[in-house]
Amino acid sequence: MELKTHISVKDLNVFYGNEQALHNITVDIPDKKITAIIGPSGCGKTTLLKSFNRLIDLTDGIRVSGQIFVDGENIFDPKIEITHIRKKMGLLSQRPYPLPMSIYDNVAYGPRIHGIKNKKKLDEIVEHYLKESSLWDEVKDRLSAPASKLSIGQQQRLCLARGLAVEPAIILGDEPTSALDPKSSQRIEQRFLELKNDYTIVIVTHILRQARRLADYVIFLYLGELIEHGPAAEIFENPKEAITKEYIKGIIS
Ligand SMILES: Nc1ncnc2c1ncn2[C@@H]1O[C@H](COP(=O)(O)OP(=O)(O)OP(=O)(O)O)[C@@H](O)[C@H]1O
Repeated sequence: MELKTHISVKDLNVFYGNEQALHNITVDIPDKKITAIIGPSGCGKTTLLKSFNRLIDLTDGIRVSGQIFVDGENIFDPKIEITHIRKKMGLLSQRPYPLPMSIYDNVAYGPRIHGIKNKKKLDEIVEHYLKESSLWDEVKDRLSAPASKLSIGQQQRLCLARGLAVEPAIILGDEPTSALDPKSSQRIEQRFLELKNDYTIVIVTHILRQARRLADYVIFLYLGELIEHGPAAEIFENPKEAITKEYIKGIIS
């Protein structure tokens, strides 16, 4: 598989106080593919994901060394503005967090911040991204209703629409289907498979079947170390390391 790199991680170490959560991680994340970060609970998956948009900066006592290049720019370079990095990435959390406003305003929020005020233009944007997130048909007749009235699965698709409306190049998903029922999970997975033509997608998942269904590329972490990474078929069908084999067979979890 010919892969172009979008995010390049070099010698990344992350400490929470005296505890080291990530040890010397070096890995390239391919452009316009789905990469799944897998591994047992507490192995550092979320820490790695939240390093990409520097969301880990918000944690007290955090210490980071190493480099992460996004589009060739080191995101830890003090000259780089954090908003410049975050604008490139939409984040879907485990639970959807719609803003306490209408369905319409949730999607229009980002574009308005970026200066779009024209009502017709905003209407088009809202419709476009609600369609992109497979939510339009369910909400088109109640766009002014509060987002909190939607089901959890619909709220997660609304959060996807809100994230896409600021036109990121990268979608980060931290176990994005873990709070959803099977049908809603399937819808999000289906959208990811369609969106990967236009976006680089990185998801953290502890569901191996989900990683098998979605991932083109897999990163396997264990106790904060990068054990193995590569095309999904190689990692799942022919892992090199014994510990990867055991994890994939479900011997360790
Ligand atoms: N805010 C924090 N303060 C202190 N330690 C933390 C913090 N967040 C995570 N850790 C620790 O860092 C390590 C990695 O945590 P992380 O959440 O990245 O793992 P994970 O693989 O995503 O886990 P899970 O699958 O359970 O969500 C764990 O030992 C965890 O206890």
